[in-house]
Amino acid sequence: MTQPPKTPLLDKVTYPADLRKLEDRDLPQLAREVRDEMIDAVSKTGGHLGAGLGVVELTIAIHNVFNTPDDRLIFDVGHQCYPHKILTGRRDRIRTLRQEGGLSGFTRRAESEYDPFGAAHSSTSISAGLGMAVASDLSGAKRNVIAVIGDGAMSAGMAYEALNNAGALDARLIVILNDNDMSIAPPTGAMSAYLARLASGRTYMGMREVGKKLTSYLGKSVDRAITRAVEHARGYVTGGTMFEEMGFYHIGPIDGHSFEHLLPVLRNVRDNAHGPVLIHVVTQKGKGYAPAEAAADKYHGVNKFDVITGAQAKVKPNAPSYTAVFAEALVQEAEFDDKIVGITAAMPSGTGLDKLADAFPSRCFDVGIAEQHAVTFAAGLAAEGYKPFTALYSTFLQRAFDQVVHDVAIQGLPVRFPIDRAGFVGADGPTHAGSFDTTFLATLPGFVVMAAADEAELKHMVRTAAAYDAGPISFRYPRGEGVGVEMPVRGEILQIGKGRIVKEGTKVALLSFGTRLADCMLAAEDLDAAGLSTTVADARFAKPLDHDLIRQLARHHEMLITVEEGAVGGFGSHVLQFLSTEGLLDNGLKVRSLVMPDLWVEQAKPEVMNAQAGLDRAGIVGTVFRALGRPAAVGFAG
Ligand SMILES: Cc1ncc(C[n+]2csc(CCOP(=O)(O)OP(=O)(O)O)c2C)c(N)n1
Ligand SMILES: CC(=O)[C@@H](O)[C@H](O)COP(=O)(O)O
Ligand SMILES: [Mg+2]
Repeated sequence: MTQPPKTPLLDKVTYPADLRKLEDRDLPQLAREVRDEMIDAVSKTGGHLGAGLGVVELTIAIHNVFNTPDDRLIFDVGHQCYPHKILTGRRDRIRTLRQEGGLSGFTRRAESEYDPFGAAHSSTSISAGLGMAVASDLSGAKRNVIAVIGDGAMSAGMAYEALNNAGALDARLIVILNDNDMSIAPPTGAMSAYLARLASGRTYMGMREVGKKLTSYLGKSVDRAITRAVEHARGYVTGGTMFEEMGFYHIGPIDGHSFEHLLPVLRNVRDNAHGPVLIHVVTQKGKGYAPAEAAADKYHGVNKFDVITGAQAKVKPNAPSYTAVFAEALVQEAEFDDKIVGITAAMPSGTGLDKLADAFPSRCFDVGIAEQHAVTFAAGLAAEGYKPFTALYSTFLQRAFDQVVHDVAIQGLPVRFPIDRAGFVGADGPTHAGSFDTTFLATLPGFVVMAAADEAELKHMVRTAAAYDAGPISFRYPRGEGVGVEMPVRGEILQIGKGRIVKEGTKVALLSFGTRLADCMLAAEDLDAAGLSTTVADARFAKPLDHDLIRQLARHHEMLITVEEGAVGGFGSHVLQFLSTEGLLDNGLKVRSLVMPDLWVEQAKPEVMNAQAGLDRAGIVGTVFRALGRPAAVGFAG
């Protein structure tokens, strides 16, 4: 166990006001100590490392120059906010990061006045910053608003909607583009290439130096019309950048690790800028920690690790991860069917589509952080007879709901939606929980909505989705490893809308949708032991519902309990709707629908989150006893 780093300068800095008392010449030392502190903390907690290492100097410079928290500082995504948290009164809790009751891994309004806006989903910072800048102008507060956005986050359409509006509003907004030429994976798209050109153009940097001085001088003494005219003229010389064409003063690119670059530019902008400004800084993801700098992913997200060697703790899985099972099954199906293509929105490794890209490079597309585009891009492919597997995390699919409705479902296009990270995700907390996909997909006419109960079922669902061409189809599965069931050599095609009975009984029926099946089987053991013979069924489909199965369960049991790791309005709601429509509630059938709570559940271990939600063995048993009016059975919690 390494000793905590010695941080004599950082020990004097709790808040930015303390930081502003330091001499500029002390800031490089402070940066070294913040880096050491962050590396030590994350080695013990795990979390997002590379992004934060890349913005240590930038974060210090912003807090040095601007009067935070009155000046508003917004981080896009927020995964790079650990240095910011260390410098804004949360150093003492930094080793509670992403743990139950601890600090969030992202910026949170509820956590600190230095976090004026929560984040975690990408590309929201310019919009939020513009809102705050306009509020400042309207209220006369005249505060500075700074939005720090990465090059990856600049691949999302929402960023351009905000730039477009900011340029037109001429609001006093400072956008700092943190260009480290990385997303989670290397960035994709034309924007990335454009930024690379900007960052590498030596003449451009030469002229920019002149431009910078010109802007700063003119910014002081003449009104903006002349400044803009000169800037515009200069633009013809160097070729106005896209940002300038959108109404921003574009300053840079400058070295985002150099206080000699950062401090004068930020002070100049603070004192002279009038309208929207974009400062292009070039940084290195993972900066200052050799194992991160050397890693392909720059240690974007890490487990606990050894600080000396950088070796990450190996979690010994009992079963393959759902993501790996999905990826392997998809590659297998793609070998049989050249119409199968994969689409990811900047999450190739997270979704496992990197495996499809390795096997079939021409049939896998990383569209950048652009989920809306991903869905409609898939719809275009499906319209031409291809079988697009648009693999998105449940939480990120939320961003593309209208594209799912308007471009896929209404047209009945056979787009396949592998939905990863369905249910509680644990350390990433409420912003990443996969709660709503069943709720918003199973309401759509013509959609087939499945949930895998275990890794074998997932393999069957990949095969079923590959074979199903009658319309859109989705299948959801959680973060983490499977339950360790025997795997089929190849998936079987499931009969659409048909669930299965996995355990017979006569009194209580547990109807599971998804991976809560394992807890239902354990709960059935307890209920049997208490004399309540229990049937367990795996619904497999939320849409179309297996009406025969539900009728059978309703007619031959005193109680029916649906269990799903999803929000209200999902599988259980559809079952209740069917029971009521069919009059199956008229004879006193007791029904309970177990779902995720109507709360934003803070980060914890997924098993703790499921227990707190009553979606585990004890919770299911407790629900049955309470429904029967019996005291909680001895030895059963819940
Ligand atoms: C809407 C959305 N899609 C995907 C993600 C997953 N994600 C988190 S960080 C990241 C890459 C961000 O790249 P960049 O903005 O360049 O920041 P960097 O990590 O390079 O500092 C992605 C894709 C997300 N947070 N939000
Ligand atoms: C910041 C972000 O959105 C991603 O890095 C996300 O945290 C990845 O989640 P997984 O760790 O479940 O892949
Ligand atoms: Mg980046």
